[in-house]
Amino acid sequence: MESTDASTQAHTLAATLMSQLGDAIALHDGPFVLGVSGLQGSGKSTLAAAIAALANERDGPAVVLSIDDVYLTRTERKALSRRVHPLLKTRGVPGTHDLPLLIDTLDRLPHASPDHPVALPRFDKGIDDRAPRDRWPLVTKAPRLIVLEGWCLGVTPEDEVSLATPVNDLERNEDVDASWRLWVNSRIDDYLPVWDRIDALALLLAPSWDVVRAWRGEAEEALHARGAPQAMDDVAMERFLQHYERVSKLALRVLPGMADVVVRLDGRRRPTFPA
Ligand SMILES: Nc1ncnc2c1ncn2[C@@H]1O[C@H](COP(=O)(O)OP(=O)(O)OP(=O)(O)O)[C@@H](O)[C@H]1O
Repeated sequence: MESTDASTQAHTLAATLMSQLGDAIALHDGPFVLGVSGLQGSGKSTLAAAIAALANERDGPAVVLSIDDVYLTRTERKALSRRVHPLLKTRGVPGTHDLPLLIDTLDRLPHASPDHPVALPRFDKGIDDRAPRDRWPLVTKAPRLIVLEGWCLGVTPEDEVSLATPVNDLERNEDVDASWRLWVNSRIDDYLPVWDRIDALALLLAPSWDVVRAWRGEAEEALHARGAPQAMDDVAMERFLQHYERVSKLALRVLPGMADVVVRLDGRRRPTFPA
């Protein structure tokens, strides 16, 4: 899909969401935190930008934060991979985010001012590391709306019994004793205080994990086409995705019953909501 179509589509969806949530945002004491959850490539950042643009026009300042922006640094993940499990070198799964940094940012945003600007953390996927601090944008005015987006936003731990059966070759061959998935699953508890900060959760619900894999393949082709340093070949991409598969499938199962607004997407990311 052309990006203009994507942004038009996202704008329509943003307008629908904002008309549903406008009163709650206006009446809320302090910044309203709108969570946008959706698996890889489901359109979270496009939607978050459209919501923020609309809110900026109508309701006052809005900022977008992504859980992708608070991944642990490469050095921290390397240390974690030595201490806990080699698979933790790869960013993404619960346990590989700097949650204190995210919480501290959320705590400080309501007090942002020209004298006390708040820097929004940024991660650079090109170097697979946190961007240098001088590239973090500064917020100088307390926002009315914080859009927090992320691929696993709202997810809760799964029953440990189901961890025994591997979901893919990565788990079968590189997590033979299930210790990586047990650790990741138990780390989800650390995210619950962040989920508690979300005032309303909108879910971009992908039709299936297979469709998410296909979306990721399209994204990779686009990265190759523009010569991006992080572009992966098919084998590397498949392996990368297998790190996320279990928690992604968990999200597909549990989040529709938990989100305040569920936007069901078809394979071309067209919302079947609104009708
Ligand atoms: N509503 C939409 N309709 C059609 N295409 C869309 C829509 N929203 C986004 N897209 C397209 O889908 C692709 C992924 O969008 P986006 O980067 O917003 O997803 P994401 O969930 O933030 O991805 P990631 O998890 O990789 O950060 C982009 O090519 C974008 O142009």
